[in-house]
Amino acid sequence: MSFEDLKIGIIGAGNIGTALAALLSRSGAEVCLVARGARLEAVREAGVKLDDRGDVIEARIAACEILERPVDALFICVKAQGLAAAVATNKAAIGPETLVIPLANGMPFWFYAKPGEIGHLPYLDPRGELAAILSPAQILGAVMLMTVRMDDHGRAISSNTPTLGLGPICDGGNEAALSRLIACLEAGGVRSELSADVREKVLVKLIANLATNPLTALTGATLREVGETAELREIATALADEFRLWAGTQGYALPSNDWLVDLFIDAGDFPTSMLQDARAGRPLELDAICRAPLEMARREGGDMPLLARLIDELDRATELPVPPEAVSKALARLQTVRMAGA
Ligand SMILES: NC(=O)C1=CN([C@@H]2O[C@H](COP(=O)(O)OP(=O)(O)OC[C@H]3O[C@@H](n4cnc5c(N)ncnc54)[C@H](OP(=O)(O)O)[C@@H]3O)[C@@H](O)[C@H]2O)C=CC1
Ligand SMILES: CC(C)(CO)C(=O)C(=O)O
Repeated sequence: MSFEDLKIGIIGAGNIGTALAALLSRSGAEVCLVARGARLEAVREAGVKLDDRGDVIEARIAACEILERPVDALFICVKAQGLAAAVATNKAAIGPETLVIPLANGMPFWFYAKPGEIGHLPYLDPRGELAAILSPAQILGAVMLMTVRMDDHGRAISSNTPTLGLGPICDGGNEAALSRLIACLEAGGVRSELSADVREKVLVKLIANLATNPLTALTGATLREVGETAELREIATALADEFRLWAGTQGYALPSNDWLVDLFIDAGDFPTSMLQDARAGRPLELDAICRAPLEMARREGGDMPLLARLIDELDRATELPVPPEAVSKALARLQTVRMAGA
């Protein structure tokens, strides 16, 4: 199958956007990567590079600051808090037929979308920009399972098979366009599957993010350390328990803590994306990964006291990750809340 006539926009030339651009360049589709500042110059000069466990892809692709014309598929590879601005700035790329695929971690703004109505969730799309520009029928829910970081030369380094679960968030989408996009992703080497219930996939990813990302940003631990250190593992699995309880009230049975702990250990010494942000002094995805789920649970009469305490620890920290002596004090406070809820 040829994909030469397929126009794909990718917003965000960080870890995931760079990796996806490199992979999709192999499909033959016309790919344009939206980048900014020095990163835009670097992509224009040297293209994109991905090292996928020794399989190196180097590709020259188009890059721009803003997309000016409609594309067939638009992947949004920015942090959750940058989603609305990225869509608003590039709205010329979004026609009625454009498939829009936000790849950000966290509770998606469309979680309760119905045909014709995206709905509102706490902390997500607070100014209604996404709801104003996008129609639910064109949004594809997506979960990217990939651990990618970038070296000092702008080369994305991936340590597992790129796997994407995606599916419509409500009825009424263009099934033929979706099938073709999946074929194009596969041609690029992204293992892609159509999800019958993409919300479930999102929640499975979110339980892993919520249990580890904020804890690692606070303590500086890697995923392996969370899985192997009793004190961190107890807190991570108790955070997962709180979230699993809420997910159960929504009709979703999320995987067990044994499954999660194996996942953390298998990931090795990977710094979660939130730990990478903490180390770099960048804003954290706390609204999408932590505050929105907490507030959703509270609005329904539930609570997540351990998660609330962890958010508080992060809010009060003057530097992240906190220094080692502060880690033990913070963990002791978290253990107290954990034990009170056990
Ligand atoms: N890294 C990973 O392994 C995984 C990440 N994820 C999720 O994927 C999403 C992206 O993560 P990741 O790639 O790691 O994040 P990065 O921070 O590495 O990349 C985000 C990029 O988006 C750019 N950006 C933000 N807003 C705009 C805009 N309006 N126009 C153009 N560029 C923009 C940023 O540019 P600038 O630097 O100029 O701000 C940055 O280069 C996050 O939600 C993350 O949680 C999911 C699975 C795994
Ligand atoms: C690797 C994983 C699943 C850790 O929660 C992730 O998605 C991230 O780092 O943001």
